[in-house]
Amino acid sequence: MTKTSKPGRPRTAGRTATTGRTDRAARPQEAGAVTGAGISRQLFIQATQALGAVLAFEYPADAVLSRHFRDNRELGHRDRGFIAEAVYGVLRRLRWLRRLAGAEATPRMLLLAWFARGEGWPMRNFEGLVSATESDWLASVKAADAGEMSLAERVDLPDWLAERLLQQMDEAELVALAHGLNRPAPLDLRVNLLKADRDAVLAQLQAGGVAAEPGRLSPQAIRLAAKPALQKHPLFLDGSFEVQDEGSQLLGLLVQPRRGELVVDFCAGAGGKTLQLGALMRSTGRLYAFDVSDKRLAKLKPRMARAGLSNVHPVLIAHEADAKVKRLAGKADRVLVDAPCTGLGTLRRNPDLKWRQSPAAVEEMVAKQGAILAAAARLVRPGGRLVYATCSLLAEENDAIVDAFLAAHPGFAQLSAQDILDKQGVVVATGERLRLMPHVHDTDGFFAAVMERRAEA
Ligand SMILES: C[S@@+](CC[C@H](N)C(=O)[O-])C[C@H]1O[C@@H](n2cnc3c(N)ncnc32)[C@H](O)[C@@H]1O
Repeated sequence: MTKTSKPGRPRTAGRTATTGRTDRAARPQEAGAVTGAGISRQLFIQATQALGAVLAFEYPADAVLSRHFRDNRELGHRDRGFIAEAVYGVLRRLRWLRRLAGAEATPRMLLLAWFARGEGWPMRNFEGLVSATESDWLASVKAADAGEMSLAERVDLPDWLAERLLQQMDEAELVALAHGLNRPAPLDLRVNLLKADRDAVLAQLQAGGVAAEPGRLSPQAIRLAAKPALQKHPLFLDGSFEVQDEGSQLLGLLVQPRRGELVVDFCAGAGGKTLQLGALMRSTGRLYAFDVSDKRLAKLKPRMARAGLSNVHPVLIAHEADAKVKRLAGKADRVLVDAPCTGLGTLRRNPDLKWRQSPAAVEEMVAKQGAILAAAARLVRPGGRLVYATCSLLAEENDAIVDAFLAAHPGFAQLSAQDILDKQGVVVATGERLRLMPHVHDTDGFFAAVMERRAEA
């Protein structure tokens, strides 16, 4: 089981709006003498240390980086961006880099190999960074052929994961998927329709020099061309937008809550989807945000306030069978189960997950997902809607959970995700169940199934 406790969310180039990408033309000069690449030795050492800590795979990479930045406050915004990008780059291509740099390569060797081959730095960029011996070694890495690689090595996935995905898709699709997963994610915003409309937010962002365009799938989405720091942007502070992957926004549209309804976001976390549901309800009715993590729910509270939502009720539960849950049996118009999962659909943002997850962790997740879905289903009133969603790519966590649920609960029938989205003007070919993939939709990987409790059930 992977550890998920975090020292805090990082502000890394890999994840959030709050770190601007390193601007190559203006590389950091903030930590000592500058070398051929415009990188100081000291900064390179920092990146090596951060990578070494991340490669222990004891905690999520974002949490480790966050801690590293807290412990090294002298690092400027660009330095942090540089370190985060380098670490995420290595994590994405770890198997390939180990092929090139050797199975026993140290974090420093992996970083050097990443810059030489992944980023394509010419040798002059390493001047001042490496010794003469390292320089010879690097020249050999630059010329090296990775040799015969297995499919899993070529797509930079662990063997077990490549094998499972190959049971769901052919080799060509796996290669395309892995390619999509190995690219950094864009930064998407969701406009809070309670406060603003998309065109107005877009115009204001553009006027402020932020390159942005309307999202292609969600009518509430804006996609940014880069990753500017937005934490202090007036439109963020006044709740006009939140950061939310465009694919994730489609899940809220599948729930499709209406004014005045009683809605339950069963696994609300820090409220990414709660905020969207609350706005769709126009801040009316009652929206319960359940979660077992008080830390995550605590993060939801300031976000609710910023978004201007007064209909959200965060509720800490001990587990899915908590008495606080049971009180709502048969009462909810809509229930969303955004289930805890392996998160393998988010490898663009969390590339360490592929190395930290395991078959045993999947098994544990599957048991939890089935139990949560069954418990959440009890809250749905006759005629009400239940949405099961994950950001996993694995059939065990997706179709298998829903198939087993439907088989055991004849009182529920599946609704077509395609029809629900079509009726809201969302143009995406998805089928009965929503399946979003990075290489097809340029979103994180998401799965969702929509079910309705029969009126007589
Ligand atoms: C995928 S995350 C939710 C993300 C969130 N919906 C969002 O959009 O930001 C899954 C959440 O399920 C919570 N969780 C885990 N076990 C749970 C349980 N038994 N009942 C309710 N929530 C649970 C986790 O704490 C985690 O916050």
